[in-house]
Amino acid sequence: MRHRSGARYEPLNDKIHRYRGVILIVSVPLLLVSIVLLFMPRSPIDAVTTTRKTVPGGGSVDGEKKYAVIFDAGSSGSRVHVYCFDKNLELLHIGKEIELFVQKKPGLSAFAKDPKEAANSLIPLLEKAEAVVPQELRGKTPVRVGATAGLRALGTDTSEKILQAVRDLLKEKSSLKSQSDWTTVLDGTQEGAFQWVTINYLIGKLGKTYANTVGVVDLGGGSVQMAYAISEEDAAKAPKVSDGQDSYVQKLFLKGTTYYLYVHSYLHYGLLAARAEILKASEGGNNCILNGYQGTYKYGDNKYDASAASSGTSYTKCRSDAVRALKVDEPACTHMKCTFGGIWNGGGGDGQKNLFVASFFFDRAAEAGFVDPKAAVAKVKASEFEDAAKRACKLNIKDAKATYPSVSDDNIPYLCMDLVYQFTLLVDGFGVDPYQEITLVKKVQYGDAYVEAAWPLGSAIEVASSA
Ligand SMILES: O=c1[nH]cnc2c1ncn2[C@@H]1O[C@H](COP(=O)(O)OP(=O)(O)O)[C@@H](O)[C@H]1O
Ligand SMILES: [Ca+2]
Repeated sequence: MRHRSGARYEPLNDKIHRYRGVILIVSVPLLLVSIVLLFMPRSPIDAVTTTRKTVPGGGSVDGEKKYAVIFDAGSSGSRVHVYCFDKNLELLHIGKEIELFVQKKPGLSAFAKDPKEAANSLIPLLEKAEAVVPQELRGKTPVRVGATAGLRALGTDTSEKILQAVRDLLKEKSSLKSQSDWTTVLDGTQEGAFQWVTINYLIGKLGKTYANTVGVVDLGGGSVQMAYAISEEDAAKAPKVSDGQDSYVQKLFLKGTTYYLYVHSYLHYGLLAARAEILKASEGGNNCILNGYQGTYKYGDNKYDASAASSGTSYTKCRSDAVRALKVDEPACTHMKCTFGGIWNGGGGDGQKNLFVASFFFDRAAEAGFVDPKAAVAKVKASEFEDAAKRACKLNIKDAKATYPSVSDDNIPYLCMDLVYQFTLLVDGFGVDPYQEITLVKKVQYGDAYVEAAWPLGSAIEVASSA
């Protein structure tokens, strides 16, 4: 009894002292659990890009994995991207890489006369994509095909036949989950918006205010897109577009934040399409083609004389042809600020202060030698395109080949033209200050790996977050 009552009335500090071992064993894990709970993301959507839960070798700590297979049927080539997301929409490793990326040339539009052959050109990409998706997940893994400027320029009848052949191929030959409305021609605004999502997701800007996001320019072969977030007030002031045209502003809801995204895609102003526009705009021989070259430029179904003018290559004359091709002074722009061709410029603002410029801008800068071809990103000024153009425009075709060994024979006659166009597009077209720093981007570092800076990731994020 005494013993019991003694035990009952034992002072608290004595009890603590006697059970200190047990208390320590119980409280340490409790403390650790509370710390983990405190720092856990509150909702899946808030967690996008804020936590990294990948483990070496690609496993997900919390199990749930979603794959997405996205084909980019570009005008100059077809590419496949495979991504794997965890339940917070974080990218996970696929083997050593964080993305499977395979490309091949030419693009679907090169097979305009044979839709089946066009579709079959995707088989090697499809096989590689399927191989990295675990067998048990293939039936649940969506495959989307987005065609861009090449099919847009072919017109509805021809492009629809090619798309149908691709849909049939996916249904018959693939174990991935396909749906007919997942194989489409993307409209330019979707393409631009996806590119904006890709870049801002990878650099961790989604969920921040619009003023903290970055603007994107994507210079493809057939079209060029500009996209950046604007304020709600500016969005309300967007000019109305005529019937059948894409509206200037899209409302997006990403990671708990509403964005008003200004997007415009300029068909025929991708780098390869613009060559045709410049050749058409030049009168009496072309001053952009390098001296010593006589040839024909083929784009789509058309051919253009592409011989150096007898007056010779000239940076100054080439530039005025490029300005003319861009239709910078379109008369329709008295009531609003325009880029070129009568298109509203979106009003500028903080969402455009930082520009991430992709695709051919990076490639030509690397070939012209002012950007490291192995780098993922490079900070440059538009004026560097002008300086590089001035150097290239002075060379004849033979000297240019020796000076720029990484430029292919097909592209060398157009090196002066391409660089002049890129400078003109940025400065006269988009109104970029020649001395403002811009970021040329090929890939973006994400954790310990690199991801292609291309629109398919934006499409994958959409499909993975809705499925
Ligand atoms: O995923 C990508 N990774 C790297 N470069 C790409 C990717 N997608 C497009 N590009 C670049 O864009 C250029 C041409 O664009 P594309 O063929 O997509 O034309 P389009 O966008 O006008 O249809 C390619 O030469 C390549 O440099
Ligand atoms: Ca493209």
